[in-house]
This record gives sequence, C-alpha cells and structure tokens, in this order.
Amino acid sequence: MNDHDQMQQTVLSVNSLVKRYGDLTAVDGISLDVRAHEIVGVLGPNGAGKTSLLEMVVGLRTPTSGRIRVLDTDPASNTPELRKAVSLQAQQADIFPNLTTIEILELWASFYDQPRDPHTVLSDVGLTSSHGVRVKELSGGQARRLLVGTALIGNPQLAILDEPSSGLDPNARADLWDVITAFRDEGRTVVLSTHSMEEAEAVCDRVAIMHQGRIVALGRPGELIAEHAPYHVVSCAREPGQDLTWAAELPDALRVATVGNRVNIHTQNHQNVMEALSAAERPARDLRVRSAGLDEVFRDLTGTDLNDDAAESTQDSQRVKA
Ligand SMILES: Nc1ncnc2c1ncn2[C@@H]1O[C@H](COP(=O)(O)OP(=O)(O)OP(=O)(O)O)[C@@H](O)[C@H]1O
Repeated sequence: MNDHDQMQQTVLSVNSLVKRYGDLTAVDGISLDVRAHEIVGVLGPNGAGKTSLLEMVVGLRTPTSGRIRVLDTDPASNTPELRKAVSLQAQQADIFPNLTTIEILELWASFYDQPRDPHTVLSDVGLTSSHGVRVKELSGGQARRLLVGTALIGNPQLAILDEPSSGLDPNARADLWDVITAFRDEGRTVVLSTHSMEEAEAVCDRVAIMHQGRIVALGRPGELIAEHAPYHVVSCAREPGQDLTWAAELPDALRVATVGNRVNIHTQNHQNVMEALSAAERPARDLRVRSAGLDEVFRDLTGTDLNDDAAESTQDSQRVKA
C-alpha cells in the first residue's frame, strides 16, 4: 500500500450507532468514518454522549444497536491484534497509587510488542522532572498527562483520547496538542473528545459536533465555520452602568449577547458596527473583531452554548435577528 492508499484507509467505521441506558438515549443513531492519519475531534458539552461513543468504539460498552468496525474488526471480539492496535486513554492511574510515573509507563510498555521508550513518552507529556513521583502524589493535571502517556506508549494505530487536556493549564495544553499532532504526523490516527472549541480548532483535522447523542455537523473546522457561521464577532467592554442594548437595533447586527463584561455583536459588516460603537454618545471601549469560531457554529446549530462558563446572558441585551 502506498502513502496515498494508506491515508484513504478507513480505520474506524460507525453506522447507525445507538446506546440507551433505560429510558435515556445517550447515543442516538451516529454514523462516522475515520480515515488513517487524521485527528477527529468529538466536540460536545457535558452529557452529549462522547464517552459512551468512545467506549463503545473500544468495546468497553455494548451498543444497543448499530455497527462498529475498527480496522475491519468488531471491537466486541476483543482480539489480541485489536488490543495492540487500539488504545484508550485510561481514566485513572490510581489503581497503582504507589508506582512512580516512570514505573507506570514501563508497566504499560510491557503490555506491547513494540512500545515507545517510556522515558521519551514521559518527556513528551512533560513529566520528566516528575519521573520519581508516585501516582498518588500527582496533581490533577500531572495525572491527566500520565494517562495520555499510557494511551500513546503502545504505539497504537488508533488512539482514543477522552478529554485529554481536561484540567491542564494553557501551557501544558499547548504542549499536549504538539504531542498529539506529532503522533498523527507519524501516520497514526487519533479520535479525541473535548468540550473545548479552542482544542478542536487547534488540533483536529475534522470535528464531529455532538449534541444530545447526535452528530449535528461534521467537517474541517474552517469548513464548518464557513458554512454555518460566515460572519464576524465584534466585541467590546461593557463598563459598569453602560447600556449597550441599542446595538441590537443596528442594521448590521445579526445577534447581540453579553458574556460577563463583554458584549459580542455578530455581524457581516464589522466596519459599520465598529464605527457605530465608536460614534455613540458613550463610545464603546476596547473594541475587538474576530472571525466566528466553532463556539458560534455550535450555538447556531443547537441553540445552546458549548461551555457553561461562556454562557451568554439571557438578559435584555441578547437579541436574535432573523
Ligand atoms: N452507565 C450509565 N448509566 C446510565 N446513564 C449513563 C451511563 N453513562 C452515561 N450515562 C448518561 O448518558 C448521557 C451521556 O453521557 P456520556 O458520559 O456519554 O456523555 P459525555 O459527552 O462524555 O459527557 P461528559 O463531557 O460530562 O463526560 C448522560 O446523560 C449520562 O448521565
């Protein structure tokens, strides 16, 4: 197989997948193909069904209905070949609380025929200086990095990472994104879940936006934005006592929403909006403009916000225009 053929290879194929827990439908008829050499992000808020989907893909949960093939094999068959080719980032390493970080990676490496060097992986996930620290003494972020290391050490063809950057500080997140993209650049495939649109945009070749058990959009981040949110967001500071609700009346304002101390105005003519904000009797300050991103795509497709902490105010300054 040449490079091109390899990149066309379907590593994961999911068809009409459903997972019910009693009356609750957590995964509601998902179909998704993942090709070799790509990073696919499953982007959705808490409870969207991401973990249920990923754990079915590795055979840890049983589908209610539908079909999954990983490297042309049903994950429920749990063959030794599949166990070596696919890895799921462990959810916790504290089953071995007294082992050190390097001992954990050496233990995980021993499960595989051609593992990565544990010291290299320790360095990749930024834990070299913590090589002698016991698992029970790690901070939340350090523990998360170690878990990502356990997913990569076996050199799997397909790595499944469930919220790999959760709890990491911005520098550690950026380092982790480098590790994940370098892993893909070696010809491997990654499916990760996240509720960070920043992460989805930074690392994912394609993004599946998941909401209430369904994939509501699938594509490259730039394509999704161009298709579903082809506008700019003008943002300004809302100072104490300042009323900017009038911005919703601007002919070029598609939507106006307050997020904490900032007011965001969606528009297809950011020049006009910025001029109007600057020319007001009490001019808006700290004006910024950016292209819409995946969070706007998510909001426009689902009517809800991706992250609670970025939840937009429902007060009178929020207006949606047709
Ligand atoms: N074992 C289970 N039994 C019953 N309900 C479950 C079970 N696992 C998940 N659920 C429910 O299924 C829905 C989807 O959960 P899931 O963990 O798959 O979502 P998620 O997108 O991974 O969420 P999070 O980002 O919070 O981890 C939620 O409503 C959850 O409460």
